Amino acid sequence: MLDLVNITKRYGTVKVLDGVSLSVAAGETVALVGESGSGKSTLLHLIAALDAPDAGLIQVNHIEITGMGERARAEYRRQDVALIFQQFNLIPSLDIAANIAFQARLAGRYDADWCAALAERLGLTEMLSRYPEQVSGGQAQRIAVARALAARPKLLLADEPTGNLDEATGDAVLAAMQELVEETGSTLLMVTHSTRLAPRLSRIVSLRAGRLSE
Ligand SMILES: Nc1ncnc2c1ncn2[C@@H]1O[C@H](COP(=O)(O)OP(=O)(O)OP(=O)(O)O)[C@@H](O)[C@H]1O
Repeated sequence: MLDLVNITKRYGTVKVLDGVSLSVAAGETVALVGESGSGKSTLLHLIAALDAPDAGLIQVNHIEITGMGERARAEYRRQDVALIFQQFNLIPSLDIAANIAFQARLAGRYDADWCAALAERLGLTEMLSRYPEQVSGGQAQRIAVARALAARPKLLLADEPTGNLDEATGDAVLAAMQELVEETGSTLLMVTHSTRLAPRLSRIVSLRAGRLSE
């Protein structure tokens, strides 16, 4: 469902990605590991079409996103892909319920029952009428997970989604996320530094010196 072919990306003179290829089947859950600065976030941004590679192809469900115009890219970002960022990017002026519903509404797939179920499973029910400034970092992270899953994305890209959580909470959030990803039939690509969490996914790929290995 996701195919990367020979992706190259440089920032100035630094080649961050140097011929990265990867094929991920629908429903797989993949851990993306690698040292700090190895290009993991860069790779997620390229797959989310937030940035473009210098060379190479990215296909999602056999549709090439690298050659798309701006409108098609925006439609792809709205409909097919969801990103959980390291900094959550919650919308300060919206309450938690509206934050969770946000991407699903944009995609035209808002489902109140599913949003309520996500809030319940991620332990957010008590805080739906609060605002982002009134929740903790760990809660904000769980809200970002709920928001990403609310739209039932085909492809879920997560940048260290449990990085701010203590071990027990991180484990619980990952377990809930995996169950929900399976229920929605999404494909998950998750950056993690955790050698404890990575093996829980179906596959681990490692980025090093611009190259990817299994
Ligand atoms: N917009 C940019 N302009 C210039 N250099 C950049 C830019 N974005 C990233 N880089 C550089 O590219 C390299 C890869 O960064 P990236 O954030 O993808 O790494 P990462 O593996 O996600 O790191 P971390 O685990 O620390 O989050 C780093 O050396 C970074 O400084």
